[in-house]
Amino acid sequence: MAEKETAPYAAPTPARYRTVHLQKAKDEGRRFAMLTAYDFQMAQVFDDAGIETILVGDSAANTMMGHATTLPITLDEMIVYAGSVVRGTRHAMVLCDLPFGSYELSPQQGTESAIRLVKEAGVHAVKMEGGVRYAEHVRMMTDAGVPVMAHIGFTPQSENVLGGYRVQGRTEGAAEAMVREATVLQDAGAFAVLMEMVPSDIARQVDEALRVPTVGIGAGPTTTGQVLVWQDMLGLRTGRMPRFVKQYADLHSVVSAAVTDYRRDVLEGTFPAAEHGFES
Ligand SMILES: Nc1nc(=O)c2c([nH]1)NC[C@@H]1CN(c3ccc(C(=O)N[C@@H](CCC(=O)O)C(=O)O)cc3)CN21
Ligand SMILES: CC(C)C(=O)C(=O)O
Ligand SMILES: [Mg+2]
Repeated sequence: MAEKETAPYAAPTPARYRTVHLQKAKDEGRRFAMLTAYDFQMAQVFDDAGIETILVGDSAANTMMGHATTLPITLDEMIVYAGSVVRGTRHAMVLCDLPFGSYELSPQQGTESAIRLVKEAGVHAVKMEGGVRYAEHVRMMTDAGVPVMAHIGFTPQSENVLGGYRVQGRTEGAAEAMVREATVLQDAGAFAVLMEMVPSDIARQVDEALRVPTVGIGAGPTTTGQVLVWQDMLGLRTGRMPRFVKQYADLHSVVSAAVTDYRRDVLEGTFPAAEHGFES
């Protein structure tokens, strides 16, 4: 990466965001932004823009590989994406999803997978879907030296059990149950709790009850952090957007127009021009 003339962040911001800095944001009433990335170059762009945390999401199964769900992606595949992202960052904290099948059987299985992500890809933390049943996993990973972000609410790896892509926590007593669940995960050592598709008032109650920061996607405005899948927010997603997405750019149109121009130039013979060739 090219070195910059000026530091991208004013002192005393850290060289590399860590869990303590996200905790400090919560303690001081500040927010932070998280975006997915799956490759070296987008990670560079997001890191240079000051994004505090980059998530190598198992949404790579959808966005990078064209699968209908996140279920097929493997730990080996996640390690390839995660290593590329780590190499593209200097400041962001990089966390990586534990993919379906890499942790459910036992805390040992999960901790082995988490350690592979740290050792082989260099990630700084992992994210794991699931509630109270996974508290012991969180404890063992954290004790082993891998910070864990818990992921509750809608957990896409369980979509076959949850009955589709649905807002969670709409049943009687759901708020209290979600506060309890988040608290158990926090007390097991989770450095943050992500909530996906949770009613905003419930997410606010969880955030207020927790000491650690929360991250939201479709969980309203009061979580400490927010996360989006980059292809959604930059307009590369095909098909219907979830309600929680705000589209900040239309890259599909930008890229499509450029490659259409390129093809026309090639077919018409106006590219390459003299300046794109070499003298003998
Ligand atoms: N590109 C992409 N973006 C994501 O946000 C994302 C992924 N992939 N893959 C993994 C999970 C799956 N996610 C999703 C995907 C779709 C909906 C969705 O269709 N939501 C609808 C229905 C909500 C409801 O009716 O309750 C919505 O309108 O929000 C939600 C979460 C979030 N994650
Ligand atoms: C949508 C976010 C939270 C995620 O888990 C992913 O990108 O896989
Ligand atoms: Mg995920």
